[in-house]
Order: sequence, then structure tokens, then C-alpha cells
Amino acid sequence: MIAPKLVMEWALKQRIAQVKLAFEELEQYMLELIQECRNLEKNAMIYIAHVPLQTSSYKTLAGNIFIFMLAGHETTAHTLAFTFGLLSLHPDYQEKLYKHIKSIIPDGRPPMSLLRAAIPVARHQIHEETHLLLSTWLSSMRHSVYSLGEYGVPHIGVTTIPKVAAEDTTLVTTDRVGNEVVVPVSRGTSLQISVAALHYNPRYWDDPLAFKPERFHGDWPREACLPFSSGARSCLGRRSFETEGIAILTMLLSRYKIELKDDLKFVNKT
Ligand code: HEM
Repeated sequence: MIAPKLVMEWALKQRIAQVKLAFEELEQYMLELIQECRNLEKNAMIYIAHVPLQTSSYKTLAGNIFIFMLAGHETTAHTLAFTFGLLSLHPDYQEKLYKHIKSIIPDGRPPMSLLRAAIPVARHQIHEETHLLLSTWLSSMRHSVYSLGEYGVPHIGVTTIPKVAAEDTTLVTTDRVGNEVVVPVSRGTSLQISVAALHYNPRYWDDPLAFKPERFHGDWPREACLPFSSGARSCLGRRSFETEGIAILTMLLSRYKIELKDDLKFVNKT
């Protein structure tokens, strides 16, 4: 069976070459971005202006730009796409949200107070004025680790979070029939937190597949909702995303109705 092996190797090499090219192009783009910043008359990014190229500081800078672009852009874009997908599947809810938005911001432009109100969600509080917006958001974040592929909306929030055990420990859980299970974990073990399994777990979420933003109005299991992970290394851009997300959701929804396009070319695109 040498032929399939050769084909696999060839395909893998092609893929690796594409990834390498993408990295090179991205690096070039970052370089241009940094140079552009240096040429700005009023340079807000003073740090960038002074980092010499081809040094370790430059590499750190490029690394940070890279992580912000990747961690910040794809996640935000997909979560917004996912939210719009869910709203188009739930037109009655979309209408309710539209009326809510219009009642607090008639011209559709989010005032600073509304943007500031997006922040309490990071502290797991729902602000009275914006509860529908924020619960829509949380609901979509809970869902977005799953695919709406048949409607042309791919998943991706972050589906699994890799961690390494910092010390020897034990994890205690229960099996399907309720027996306690103790799992010893030694220092250095690689672990994957399955966010998808957590967000769709019937142990924590009643009717887990349903889009029910109101489940976030009362008490809800905070530790079972980890779209941004948790702890010291959780998402650095969470508040930035929540503010941006609420602003975009508010502005678009106050001006447009989101509907599913009844067109075959949008079906089953993942
Ligand atoms: C829907 C939007 C986003 C989601 C779902 C998301 C999710 C996550 C998750 C799950 C992690 C891993 C945390 C861990 O390892 O425990 C992470 C890390 C990170 N995120 Fe986000 N993120 C989002 C938006 C953003 C934005 C907008 C930025 C930047 C502006 C950003 C910057 C980062 C950075 C820098 C880290 C690494 C933090 C560290 O290692 O200390 N993220 N994010």
C-alpha cells in the first residue's frame, strides 16, 4: 500500500507549503504595518516607532501583533456571524431585541453609557438596561462552540482549551449514573478543557441545544460557561470584544433585519 502513503505525504507537503507561505505573507504584512506606524506623524503607537527591526523586541512585537490579529479577529468575526445566524433562525426574538434596542437608543448609535454597560457581563452581572443585549450575547457565546454549518455559519468560538497541570492533583467527577470518579493527574500532564462539552452539558443546562437568552436573566451556572476560559490566563481581549460586539450588534440590528437567504449556494457551506 505504498501509493496511498505517497499521496498522503505529497498532500501533507503541499499543505505545509501553503501554511509556510501564509506565515511569510503575514509576517510581511506585519512588517509593513509597523513601518506604516513609524511614518505616522502623530504616532499613537510610540512603542512601535522605537523598536528596531531584526531584534528580539521586534520579534516580541510581531508576536504580539500576530496573537492580537489571530486571537482577536477570527474569534470576534465568527462569534458575530454566529450571533447573526442564531438571530435569523429566531426572528421573533430578533424582533424583541430590535424593539429593545430602539427603546434605549432611538438613532441606533450606542452611547458610551451602553458600551460601558457591556462590561458588567465580564463580571457575570446583567445590567438592567441592557439585559436583552447581553443575554443574547451570552447565549450566542454558549452556542458558538458548535457548528451552524448547514446554514453557512461555521463554528468557532474556542472549542477546546489546552492546559498543562502545574502540580500533582486529582479531578473528581461523577459518571453518567452518578457514581463518583476520581482521576489522578500528575504534574506536567496535558489536559484539554472541552468547552463544547461543557456548554452543551445537560447536567448544567436545561434543554442545552435551545437558544434561550432568558436563561441568563436569573441565576445561571457561571462555571459551566467558559467561552473566554477562566483564571489568570483567560482571554485578555474579553472586555474589548464585549464592547465591540455589543456596539456592532446594536448598530446593525437597529438598521437591518437579518434573514436567512433562501439560496442553495448558502446551504451546507462549512
Ligand atoms: C469572541 C471573542 C473571543 C473569544 C471567544 C476568545 C477566547 C479566548 C480563549 C478561550 C483564550 C484562552 C485562554 C486560556 O488559555 O485559558 C483566549 C486567550 C487570549 N485572547 Fe481571546 N477571545 C476572544 C477575543 C479576543 C480579542 C478581541 C483579543 C484581543 C484584542 C483577544 C486576545 C487574547 C489573548 C492575547 C489571549 C492570550 C492570553 C494569555 O495567554 O494570557 N481575544 N481568548
